[in-house]
Amino acid sequence: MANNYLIEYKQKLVSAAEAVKVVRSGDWVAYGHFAMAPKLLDQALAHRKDELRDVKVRCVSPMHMVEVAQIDPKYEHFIYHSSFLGPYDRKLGDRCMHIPGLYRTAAATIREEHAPHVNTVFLKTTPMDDHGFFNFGTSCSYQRALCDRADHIVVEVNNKVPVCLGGEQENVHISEVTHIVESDDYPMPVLQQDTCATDVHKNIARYVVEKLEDGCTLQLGIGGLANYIGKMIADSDLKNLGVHSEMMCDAFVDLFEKGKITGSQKSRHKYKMVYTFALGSQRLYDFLDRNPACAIYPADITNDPERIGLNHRQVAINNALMVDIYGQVCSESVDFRQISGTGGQLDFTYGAQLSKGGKSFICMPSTQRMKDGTVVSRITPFITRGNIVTAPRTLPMYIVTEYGRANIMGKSVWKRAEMLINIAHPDFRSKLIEEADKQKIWTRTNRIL
Ligand SMILES: CC(=O)SCCNC(=O)CCNC(=O)[C@H](O)C(C)(C)COP(=O)(O)OP(=O)(O)OC[C@H]1O[C@@H](n2cnc3c(N)ncnc32)[C@H](O)[C@@H]1OP(=O)(O)O
Ligand SMILES: CCCC(=O)O
Repeated sequence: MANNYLIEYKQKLVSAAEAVKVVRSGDWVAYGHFAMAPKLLDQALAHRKDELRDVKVRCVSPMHMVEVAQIDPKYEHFIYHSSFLGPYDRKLGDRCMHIPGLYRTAAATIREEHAPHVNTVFLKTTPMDDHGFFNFGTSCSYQRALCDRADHIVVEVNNKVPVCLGGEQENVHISEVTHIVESDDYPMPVLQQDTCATDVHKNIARYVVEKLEDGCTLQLGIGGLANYIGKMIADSDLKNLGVHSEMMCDAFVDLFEKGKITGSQKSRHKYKMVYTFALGSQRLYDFLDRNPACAIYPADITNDPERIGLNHRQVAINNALMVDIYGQVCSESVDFRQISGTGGQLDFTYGAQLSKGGKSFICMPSTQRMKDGTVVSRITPFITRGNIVTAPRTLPMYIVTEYGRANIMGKSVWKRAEMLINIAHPDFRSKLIEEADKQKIWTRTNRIL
């Protein structure tokens, strides 16, 4: 390591308590995303509660409970925001404010300051390399855009963070950093996922896998179901697959280890498994560490529909919470309750539409058991109160439940209603027909179910 970097390192090395002193009342602070949200800096900032007022913090699905969000229920000192809620954000209830947006455009909103100016970035990173770089680890995301605009960059280094080799913008250099904090190398957070081995999930996976072709390029969305479908693809006869995804999940490790991924048929980023963030098990993090088969890119590159569409046979597999009989897809909220965010669902669904031979799949079980035990249909007659449309009806191709697969693209409103009611749970079909009839989209040409 060059001696001058070591000298600079020692000069910038401080305790977490010292580092967070850069934050002033009224500031915006951005935390690293997903598994790269820093713990020590968050705790140290929370300790400054009584000195600070109106500090706004933004993050993306951290994999632990954020301290500043818990410590101040009246939002006098800190207001916490997440632009994609994960399991820990959801537990915060109304202590977590949502910032709606497309993942693809988040970097631009920051660079062009449509989003409020971020004063300080707190990032969890790898330790510094010989050339003075701190790697963003498993979240390239829009960390570089945040670093480019922020007044201060503080890194919390951790030896357990895998070095994720990238195509561009995956590092920050010591010359740009205000402070360095060394952590006690706490482990990478593991995503607890439903293993999804029910008949419902098996049937959904079967309806997807039977439409895939050799040489296709895969995107797998967030959620246990998409990961399970990926594992089913790994057990199939498909070959020569490629990866152009937003999320890198465990299923891709299975696919790679079973020899399914070559990337040789990709038109863009040939031979590389392209992604912008990874979340999963320690096995996934070990797989990614310095792996030249993988390339992490910022989200505005991975999620650009035009770029996605350059790959022939791009396949986008995502999950939904609810789909109405027109094909409007709600994947991020239920009754005014924000569950997650738009993320990349819209852009990958569109990107697959632009791709020659591309296919998109929106997958969900046909019903949901609510916390009070009632069972509701996820195929609904209309978008219910408070729900947010993640993908408009003009974009999806296949909607898949355990009862089948409906290709709604290019179909009329009555044909869509017929196809979607056909894959709803049988217990709800007659009610859906009644509702479709009231909306005048159930015609005498509709098939009797
Ligand atoms: C980060 C990215 O953008 S990756 C690229 C693709 N992006 C997307 O698809 C974004 C939108 N999609 C998503 O967020 C996810 O795929 C989801 C939410 C649709 C499914 O993800 P999963 O992890 O499988 O969701 P899961 O079934 O565990 O449910 C998540 C929560 O929603 C609740 N929920 C799910 N369905 C319903 C429903 N119909 N009614 C009420 N609550 C519901 C669950 O109870 C759970 O809440 P909890 O954490 O408080 O227990
Ligand atoms: C994962 C989505 C994050 C964002 O849009 O900011």
